[in-house]
Amino acid sequence: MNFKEVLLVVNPISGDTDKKKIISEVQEKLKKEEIGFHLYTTTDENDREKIKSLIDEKNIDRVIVAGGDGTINLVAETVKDYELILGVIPAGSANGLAVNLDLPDVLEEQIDTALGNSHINLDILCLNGIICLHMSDLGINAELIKNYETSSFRGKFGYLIQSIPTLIQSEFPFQFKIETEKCTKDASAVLLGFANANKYGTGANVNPKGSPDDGIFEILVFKKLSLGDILKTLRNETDLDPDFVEIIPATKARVTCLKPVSFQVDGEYIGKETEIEIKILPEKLSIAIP
Ligand SMILES: Nc1ncnc2c1ncn2[C@@H]1O[C@H](COP(=O)(O)OP(=O)(O)OP(=O)(O)O)[C@@H](O)[C@H]1O
Repeated sequence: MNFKEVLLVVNPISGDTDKKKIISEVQEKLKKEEIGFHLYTTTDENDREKIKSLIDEKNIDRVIVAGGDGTINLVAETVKDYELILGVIPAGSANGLAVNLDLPDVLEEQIDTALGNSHINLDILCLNGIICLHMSDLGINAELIKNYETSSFRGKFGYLIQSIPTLIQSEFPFQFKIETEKCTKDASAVLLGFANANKYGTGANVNPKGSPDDGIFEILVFKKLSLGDILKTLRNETDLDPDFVEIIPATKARVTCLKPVSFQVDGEYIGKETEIEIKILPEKLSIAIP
């Protein structure tokens, strides 16, 4: 292993995974290799600043994050400014980034991958100054995430419980104006996605031709809720009906909404927005992959 000091960042509340097991297995592995081990447990208060201080003070040269997409995003925001590889141990409810990077399911293999040298230089999306590693959107999915975050049920079951009230309360379709470097258009959509990757954490392949390291992102205009088409995305079908989803590639864009619309980034609810400025930071983050 070509690093000396490892920082493991753990979110104690994400998903329903046993974090003690993750911590002890990483620690044991590093002890055998005589590599320094440092642990940071997120508190939801100034985590970003505390992680940065630890990286500087302890000369950290590999960071591993065990948490869901929100925690990975938080750590990535700091790590992107350093020349180091970020290892990911998926420990959230949906694990969208891990699904897109094909990270292993078994903890031992996840740890080996996180400590390995094989990596991808991931593009980062920047939306109103907030970074996004895989998926962000305006509309009904962000409303679902908002309802999930305020409920007491965690994990996939928590999302399932919130899906019916979200559908009933939502005022879709929403009206958007989309401006990219190549086109300007008005759109009516249930969901307007900004994709740096192919899939949502559910495995739904909504952006089959996208790639996380090609310097381009895709705007996904979901025009209707169609069970048949949603099933196609879950079956990984690559030809999606343009009447279901229109895909617009871009390197920068501005989206304006007629009324404030719920907005989420990497599974974290941000708030209601009327304007989103999007740009891509090409190959900005090194993430360990199998
Ligand atoms: N110690 C803590 N106590 C309470 N909340 C915390 C703590 N540490 C982090 N958080 C919160 O955890 C959330 C991030 O959770 P994360 O996205 O990693 O997991 P998840 O929601 O279970 O998974 P996923 O995003 O994959 O569905 C953030 O909203 C953050 O504020």
